[in-house]
Amino acid sequence: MANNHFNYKTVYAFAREMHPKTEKFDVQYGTAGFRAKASTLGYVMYRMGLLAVLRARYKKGCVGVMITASHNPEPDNGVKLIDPCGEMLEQSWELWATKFANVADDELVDVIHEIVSKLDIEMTQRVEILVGKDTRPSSPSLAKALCDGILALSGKPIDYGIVTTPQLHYFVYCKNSKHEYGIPTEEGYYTKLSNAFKKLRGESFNNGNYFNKILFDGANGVGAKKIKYFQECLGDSLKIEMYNDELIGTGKLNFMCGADYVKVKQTFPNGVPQITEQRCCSVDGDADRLIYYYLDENKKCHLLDGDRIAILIAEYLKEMVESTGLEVDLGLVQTAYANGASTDYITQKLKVPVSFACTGIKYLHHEAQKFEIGVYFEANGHGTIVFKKEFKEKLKLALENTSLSNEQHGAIKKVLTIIDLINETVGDAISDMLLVETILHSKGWSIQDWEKKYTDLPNRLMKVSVKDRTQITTTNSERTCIKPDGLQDEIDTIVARYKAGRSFVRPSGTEDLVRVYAEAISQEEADQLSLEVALKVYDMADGIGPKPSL
Ligand SMILES: CC(=O)N[C@H]1[C@@H](OP(=O)(O)O)O[C@H](CO)[C@@H](O)[C@@H]1O
Ligand SMILES: [Mg+2]
Repeated sequence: MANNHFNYKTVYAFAREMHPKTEKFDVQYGTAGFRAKASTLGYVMYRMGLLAVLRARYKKGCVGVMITASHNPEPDNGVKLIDPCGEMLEQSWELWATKFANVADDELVDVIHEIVSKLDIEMTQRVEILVGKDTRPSSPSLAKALCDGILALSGKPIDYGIVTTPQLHYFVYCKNSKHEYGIPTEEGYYTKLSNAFKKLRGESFNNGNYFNKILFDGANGVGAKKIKYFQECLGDSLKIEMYNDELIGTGKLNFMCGADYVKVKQTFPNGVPQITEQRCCSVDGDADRLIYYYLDENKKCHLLDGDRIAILIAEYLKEMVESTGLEVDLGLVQTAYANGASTDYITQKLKVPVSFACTGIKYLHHEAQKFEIGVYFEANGHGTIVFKKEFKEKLKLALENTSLSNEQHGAIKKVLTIIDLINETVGDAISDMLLVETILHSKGWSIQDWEKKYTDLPNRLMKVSVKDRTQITTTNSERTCIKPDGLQDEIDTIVARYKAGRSFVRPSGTEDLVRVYAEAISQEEADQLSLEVALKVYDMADGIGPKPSL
């Protein structure tokens, strides 16, 4: 057994006296870690501090812990662990996280023994745990609980204060890559991204139908704080007009604004001036999601969501790589929530292969890593691009190849700069925005030009409350329901009655409910289809509360 130098007494005493388990119900490490009402999370944070130290020792590197509930309301909070390469916590450890969170206070030490001995964890290393938090008022006290857990096992917490989730992922990877990926400071992050952006933009800031002004909805959260640093670094190359900044406004985090609100309600956010045809974007509460939109002359809000962002990026990268003359295996990853019209466009027009993954960035990320260039986005605007190490090396090697033309060398350098603009560790709203702005600028496109590529199928997302959402199980990247028996047959029968109809159901990983998605040829039909399916779920899966209605 590995040598144990930690002080069991401290672990238990801290648990009992400062962070006792207050909740009787079990919590589960879900799609995005633990999420709940902030007031119930103190002991979970403490235990995640313990687990983070164990994970860091096991991986022999530093790990991150982000305190955030993303797009959820302000009274909520949550926690997720970041692995040494900047990715989400490896799935097999999610089970440990759930176990750690749910055992009784006096069993905590036993569970630590269990994991240490099962995984042969060397307990003498002094590991660093990078801690970040969003702007929620509950975050500082939860961070204190987390740090108590880290200290109880003699880890070293490094508090980055208020940062976006993707910034923390970036810092973790920078540290573990020994700065090869970048400098693990906020300044290092701003400098890397803004230098790449300015290099790509060149001297002329406008081009064709593209104008260098964007309205930015910060969701009254950390994105609003951080975009100000970018604005300073970017100067006049991009004029970001910022709205929904809790410091100057009175708005509440994610309340009637932010990327989730705009996407789910398919509507223009509060707090942003309604200027016809003006390009706007929203980020969510921890700035890892991005949605674009504009208002037409009839005040109708047109959304350009994650599907469109993914397509814009994939098409651009495909063209860029083609001009280098290098062979590349480029693919796109979507979830079942991707609009059917986007999938048709990618596969039929762009001729780029599409893979499907389960909901949750961790699944998309790993699927995307199978390609040399893997573009992945959830329809809600969460995504990034990953490049295989071998591909980056291939690019660098090609720069030394004298048989390639000057144009090809220029294109290779440009692709390398684009890679610098991207936060490959996880979806990053600000980095994604800078990339979208770069592409629109390079093509000379307005947001309307971008939208013209294809027409989305009208769609509708609904929620159904049921007694036990784990009763519903799915397969085929969540597109087919296995349990309860017979539900999928019923859905198929309903869908068959709708032109271009598609619908699926799955239990949410972040909320205690079942989600129903539907799309069809018109909005009325998409609404009707989702309602019919939602009612079926309610009937066949022990619905609770009022029946679903539109
Ligand atoms: C339909 C939808 O938007 N689902 C979201 C939501 O997951 P659910 O498991 O559906 O609750 O939150 C996840 C974490 O932010 C995000 O990855 C995912 O896309
Ligand atoms: Mg988020």
